[in-house]
Amino acid sequence: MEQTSPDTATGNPVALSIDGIDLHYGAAQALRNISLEVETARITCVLGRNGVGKTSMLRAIVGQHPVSKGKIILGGHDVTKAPPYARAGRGIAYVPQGREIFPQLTVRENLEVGYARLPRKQRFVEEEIFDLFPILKDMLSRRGGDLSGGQQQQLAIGRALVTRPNILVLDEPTEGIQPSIIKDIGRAITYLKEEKGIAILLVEQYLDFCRELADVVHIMDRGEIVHSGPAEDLDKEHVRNHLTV
Ligand SMILES: Nc1ncnc2c1ncn2[C@@H]1O[C@H](COP(=O)(O)OP(=O)(O)OP(=O)(O)O)[C@@H](O)[C@H]1O
Repeated sequence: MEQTSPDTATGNPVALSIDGIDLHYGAAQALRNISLEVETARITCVLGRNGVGKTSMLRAIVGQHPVSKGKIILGGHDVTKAPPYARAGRGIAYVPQGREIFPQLTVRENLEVGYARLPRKQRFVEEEIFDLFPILKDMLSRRGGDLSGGQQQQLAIGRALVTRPNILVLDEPTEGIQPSIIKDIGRAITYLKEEKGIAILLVEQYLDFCRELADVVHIMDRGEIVHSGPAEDLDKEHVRNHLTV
């Protein structure tokens, strides 16, 4: 069903909105009435401790787990019941936690996995991806499993970008990664927002990374959003208290 995507206070169109979603694993409820909007050319960050439901929310957004209530709207289309490939077809790309690189495939082959939904003419890796992550070009013939964690993270982001997304969803891209590569990833995310106008949804536990990059932050606790506001809110003690155990 076609829906209008209202412009927001910033004037940027809404690329993705989730409205009142619940998600269950059997009888256990993992998400409770989650609503948020992700705008074009903005970075929206969801922060929260281990196990509060961040990955479950992303799995609901990309179609890997059904919701029990609420709506998911992508680019004005209701995709709540659509399968993952149909959502990818509407321009969403997912960089999962743990990266999910194919260890036996080469870097080139891992990137080519992103070709699946592209028309034949677009089946090439844009040079811009190698400009963002030059290491990928140097290692094209190496096996994915031989890369370091940080290199694999760059490969996972590169593979998502091969699909030419307009919404990029990243699940804890800094997890277990050395500081110099975290900086490269932060620069790449900012470039994608500023130069490509991509809507970014970033899930993190790493507060400083989020504060540096985000325009908007949401904090999750026990399956619910307990705070939403501008990134500057993270300087306020009562907001940060949501993140301490
Ligand atoms: N496949 C599953 N089956 C049953 N329960 C699950 C499943 N996946 C997650 N859960 C539970 O749902 C809750 C939310 O987990 P989720 O992975 O979404 O949290 P998270 O905030 O992403 O945590 P982390 O930072 O550790 O990835 C947790 O209590 C978790 O144990």
